[in-house]
Amino acid sequence: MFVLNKQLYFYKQKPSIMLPKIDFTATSSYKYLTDHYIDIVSKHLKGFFDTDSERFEKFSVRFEDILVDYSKNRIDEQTVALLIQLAKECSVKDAIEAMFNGEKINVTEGREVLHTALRNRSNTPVYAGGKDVMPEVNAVLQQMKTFSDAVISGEWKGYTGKAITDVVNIGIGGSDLGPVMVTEALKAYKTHLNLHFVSNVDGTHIAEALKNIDPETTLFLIASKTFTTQETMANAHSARDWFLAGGAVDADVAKHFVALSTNADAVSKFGIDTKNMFEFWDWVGGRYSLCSAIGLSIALGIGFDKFEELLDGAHAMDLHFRTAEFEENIPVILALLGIWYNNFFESETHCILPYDQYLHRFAAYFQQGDMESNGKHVDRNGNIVDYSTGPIIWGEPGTNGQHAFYQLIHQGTKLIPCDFIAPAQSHNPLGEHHTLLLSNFFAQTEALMNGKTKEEVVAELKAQGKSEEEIETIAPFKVFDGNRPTNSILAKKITPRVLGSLLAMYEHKIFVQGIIWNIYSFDQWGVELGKQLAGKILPELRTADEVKTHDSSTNGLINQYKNWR
Ligand SMILES: O=P(O)(O)OC[C@H]1O[C@@](O)(CO)[C@@H](O)[C@@H]1O
Repeated sequence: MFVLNKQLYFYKQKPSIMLPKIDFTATSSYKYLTDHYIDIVSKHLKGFFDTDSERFEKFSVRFEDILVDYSKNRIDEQTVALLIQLAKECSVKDAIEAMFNGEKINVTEGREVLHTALRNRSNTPVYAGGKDVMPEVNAVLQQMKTFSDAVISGEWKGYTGKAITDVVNIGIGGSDLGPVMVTEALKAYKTHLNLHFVSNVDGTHIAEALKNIDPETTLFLIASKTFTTQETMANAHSARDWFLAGGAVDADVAKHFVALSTNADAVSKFGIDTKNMFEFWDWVGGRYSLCSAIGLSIALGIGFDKFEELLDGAHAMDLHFRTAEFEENIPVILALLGIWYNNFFESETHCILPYDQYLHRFAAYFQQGDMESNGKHVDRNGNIVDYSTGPIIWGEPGTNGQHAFYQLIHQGTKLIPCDFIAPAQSHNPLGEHHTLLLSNFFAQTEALMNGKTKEEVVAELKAQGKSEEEIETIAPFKVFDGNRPTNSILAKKITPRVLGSLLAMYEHKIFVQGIIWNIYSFDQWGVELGKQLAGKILPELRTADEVKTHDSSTNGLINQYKNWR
């Protein structure tokens, strides 16, 4: 270890063949950060600003039409330097290259992780298994363009010769959340097509979707990477039954059902002609798949040109992530700040608060993206970790959250790092609504930082004419300790390009955190047990017999259900 220009430097550790397997808690940086935390935790955010008029400039980064202000974090320049050294000691740079270069870093599934290839607008070769994947990526994009153009223009006809008016995407998890989030976020760019999304196996979901649409003018997208997911297959069969019950015959299915999947055999077995299949590949994780064929509903919903702008924005962020020095690297900085709170301040959650009603599904999307990636407790050596990993992701649009849970964020006992996101320009510049919205956006992070001292509270109450006794009684409840960290992400406008960059920004933040936590971020074994047990219980529910095969609770619940149904 040596110091150069006040920067701590470490000799680069040789990475493993695929990914470094470094225990970040054993690094020098971690030890320095542990000591540094003692210093920082006793300081108030207000003090950082009072003593440094350049703080905003020092701790903000601009990327195209996006400004990321991370100055309202409980950090100083040494914090950032040590966090960046931590990233370097954990060979984050090697890990980034391993991902972009198609190494099989999804080790437990033996797969590459190449969602970046889906939006590789530079079209430079990307190798998976020794083969350049770009030709097939581009072929599917062309197929998506041709098809979406035909459906939007009315050239594609249903079985009675009518143009398509409604599109129903049937999928769940990564085959639903991304398309929903994007088509909602970019509703200002919508085509004439009415989009519907069905995901839950609860019959209500598909029943409600089918209520107001016409089988003659409806197109179903069966979106499933595996094409085996129980919910999606049940909904797909119900959709096909509904379609055929409306007077269509099997031969008409081809005009109204297409598949978005990696599994051609299962698609064919379902009865969809594989020429109506939009392929993607095993090296695309479900929760990272909206830039793949899974994004067909997006292309139909906003037009293929706008879908391409989304890809362009994601690619621009990919290039930034791959090339920017960590000091200026937005995903790396956001990842390191998250680790600072998660592993040193012991925060448990992370809040995403978009001040944009169109982004109302943005937090939900990253609940899967983050929690299914980093909700792991076994490290890449197969050992149970002794430190905290992925945070609980939650959030709702502002200003609604202010009237629901901000009480806890402001005055609760938990430290909740928050990302505030807002566009400078609204797609609906109605009166002064956007000005009102943005006044709240700016005020909330300022309030969370500054709080309100007892002196300020007392002065206010006195000015209201409260008695000494009243002031003594109520003042403690009106004090805000502040010092609650936030990031402010201000975009010029939520365009397809900006949204593409934002989604890639969070994807790469999640990646960096997984590398530092030394976990595998691209498998999801934790979703298997529930599915297995549901598979065992399902046949038990199909009989009237009393069930005795489980614990008393599960038996009791099942038998009461049988009694009541
Ligand atoms: O796209 P598919 O194969 O139907 O999987 C749907 C979702 O199910 C999972 O829970 C995996 O089983 C998510 O990872 C995935 O996005």
